[in-house]
Amino acid sequence: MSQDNNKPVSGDFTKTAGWLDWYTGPSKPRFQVPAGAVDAHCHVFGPGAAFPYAPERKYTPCDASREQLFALRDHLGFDRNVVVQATCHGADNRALLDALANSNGRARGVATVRRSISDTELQAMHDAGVRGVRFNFVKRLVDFTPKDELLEIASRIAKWGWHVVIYFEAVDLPELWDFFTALPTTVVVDHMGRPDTSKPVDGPEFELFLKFMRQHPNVWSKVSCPERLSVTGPKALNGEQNAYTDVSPFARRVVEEFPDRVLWGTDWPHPNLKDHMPDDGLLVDFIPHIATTAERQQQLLVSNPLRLYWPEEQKG
Ligand SMILES: O=C(O)c1cc(C(=O)O)oc(=O)c1
Repeated sequence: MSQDNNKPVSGDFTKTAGWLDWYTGPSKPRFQVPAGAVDAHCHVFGPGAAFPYAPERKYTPCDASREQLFALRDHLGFDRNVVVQATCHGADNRALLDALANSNGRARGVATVRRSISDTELQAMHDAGVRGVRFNFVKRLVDFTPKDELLEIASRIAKWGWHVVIYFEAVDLPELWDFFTALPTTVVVDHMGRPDTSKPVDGPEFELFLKFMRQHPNVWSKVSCPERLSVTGPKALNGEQNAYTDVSPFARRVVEEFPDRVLWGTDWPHPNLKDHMPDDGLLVDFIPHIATTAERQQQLLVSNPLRLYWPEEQKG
């Protein structure tokens, strides 16, 4: 990747104090992803000068443009992206839609919408490549949205065949269970529902998450974000090939039990990390530790995301 057009800048905005910029010059992964692999969780931020950050945002990032995202895609060997609306853009999906429009069909999206959105706008988003909406329950990221509003949105988007992406912390799953299980669409959980990886993988908290997936065949999970969930490290930095070993058992467990309902994404540009910024090349080297056979890797990186985001390409 060229370092020149790859420098994080902050545009017209002042970044949140202590903000860590994404890593320039990521290494080439040793793990070669299969042909047609999809990075199924990544974001674009602005650029703020073209696509201003939302007034209601809880953080102000450095810019992370679509060009920079697509350069990373190519560098890591991925074929496509699923761009997920970041909370710093609220329900203003312009940066996301701009990325989809300029991806040559190689990106699809997950948007954030409010109940006031019209069917015409939803149709336009569908035509642009949006295939889901994101509901966020992480309190440091968003203000509360009433559940009846979210349910109304979920039932409206179902007719386009879209799904709902949910982001929550493991401790909040019991309270959110009834709402999640009432959703009428496919439901995709971000980052395995953020398990506390200092707790045992076979303990009650993660068992509840597995039960959620086991009892509800419409629930999928992204086995992403080891850099967020790791307590012990080591970190994906300085050539480390065995990063985030404490997270691997959690992710591997989900991949092994639900191989046809898992997705993987870089989470680039890694908003709100406080401790370190991973080398995305080394993050890709995490994949064979959690999807341990070629068949599992093919499902995780190719066939599952295609089924959800490019279903028209599925044969038969
Ligand atoms: O944990 C986070 O801070 C985080 C934030 C966002 C977002 O702001 O959209 O997205 C993510 O996937 C993760």
